Amino acid sequence: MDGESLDLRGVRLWPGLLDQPAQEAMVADLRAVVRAAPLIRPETRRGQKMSVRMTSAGAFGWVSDRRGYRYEPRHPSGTDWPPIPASIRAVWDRVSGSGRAPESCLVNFYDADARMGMHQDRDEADMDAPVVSISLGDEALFRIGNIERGGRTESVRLRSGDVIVMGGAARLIHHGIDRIYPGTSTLLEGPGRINVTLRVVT
Ligand SMILES: O=C(O)CCC(=O)C(=O)O
Ligand SMILES: [Fe+2]
Repeated sequence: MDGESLDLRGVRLWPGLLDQPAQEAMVADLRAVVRAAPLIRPETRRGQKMSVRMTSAGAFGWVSDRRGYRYEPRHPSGTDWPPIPASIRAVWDRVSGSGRAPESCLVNFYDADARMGMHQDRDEADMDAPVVSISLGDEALFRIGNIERGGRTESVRLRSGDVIVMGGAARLIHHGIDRIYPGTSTLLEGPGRINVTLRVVT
């Protein structure tokens, strides 16, 4: 494997796996995804708006609304999710170690004030496949907890081009984004962070 990776409680971090041209190409591909499947600010079952805006590519997209959260084969507008861009699929092929193809590519957009509370990624049927997560744009404080709720946590700053793999014993580890650091990257036009998460769903 190219480059050095770090082990954080079983979560693998590949700092700077994507160089600047690769990041720029990915952002261009993501703009096309967002044109086909516009970002939405999901609601929780309780009717609270999430701070992150989201869309998806691939066979399934992750959606949340008053009916709860789930994977859906179509954007809420009724159109199919666009295909997962090859530039993003290539990252899965490099780091996932999985024989399966990703079925869902969740695109999270964080503006300067957005965050994501501690949670597990557990809406997928196949927990043998890892979750691969790509950071683009402004830096973010990523908090890693434990498989069980609560307990001690540790935090790491994710930078543009970093890739995380949550697999094996760490597949169900709790994690979240405490904050974004606006103005720490010039990749996007203006402040913000994009996180791209690849998952096998079925
Ligand atoms: O933004 C991130 O780095 C993490 C996103 C995440 O955990 C998720 O979408 O499930
Ligand atoms: Fe997650």
